[in-house]
Amino acid sequence: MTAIYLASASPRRAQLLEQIGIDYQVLPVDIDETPQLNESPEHYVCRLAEEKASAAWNDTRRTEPWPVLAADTSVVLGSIILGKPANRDEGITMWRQLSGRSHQVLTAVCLCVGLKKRSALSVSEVHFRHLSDEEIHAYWQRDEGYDKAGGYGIQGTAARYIDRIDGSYSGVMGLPLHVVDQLLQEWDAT
Ligand SMILES: Cc1cn([C@H]2C[C@H](O)[C@@H](COP(=O)(O)OP(=O)(O)OP(=O)(O)O)O2)c(=O)[nH]c1=O
Repeated sequence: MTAIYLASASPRRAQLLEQIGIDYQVLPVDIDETPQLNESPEHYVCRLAEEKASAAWNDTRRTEPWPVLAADTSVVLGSIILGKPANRDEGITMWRQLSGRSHQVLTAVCLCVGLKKRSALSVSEVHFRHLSDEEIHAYWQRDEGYDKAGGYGIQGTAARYIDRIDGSYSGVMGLPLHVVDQLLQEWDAT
């Protein structure tokens, strides 16, 4: 298998690709992540993953014909999309909303070569036990939650509050590895 471009600035996504031994070069892109009016969470993450992949494919820093892989992760409470908190107060508000209930983590992955794109969506259900305000404030004393959808990282200290997950651990972390493997295998078969 050839190497791929990873259209992402997320250190978690790079770490996850390394975990399954995929050769990659990072090619982060910057796109507008504003949701469209009445856009469903599923449509939103898939659209962003595809836009990130296309932006990287069209980037002049790309010198090899390798496939481009991009992903987007959002935390969803009902129909509310929780992205990355802009500041500590927003993070605390998100944690109060997440406390004592389940939410969904959607991660869309897109593999792109030119106009050919393949996308897939991973949906996981994550349950936080009830959190006291003291626990929420203690978490937000640290720097962990800012660059993460929903303001938490399952791979960090937030794990102590997560009592159930139904879905893909790597998907919650930002890159569902079974989906990546499947997309790459389909690609190799074409
Ligand atoms: C829910 C959750 C999210 N995250 C992270 C994964 C993503 O980096 C981030 C979601 O934001 P994204 O916008 O999907 O990704 P990003 O801006 O970090 O990187 P890029 O667009 O360049 O690919 O949240 C965790 O690390 N752990 C978690 O448990």
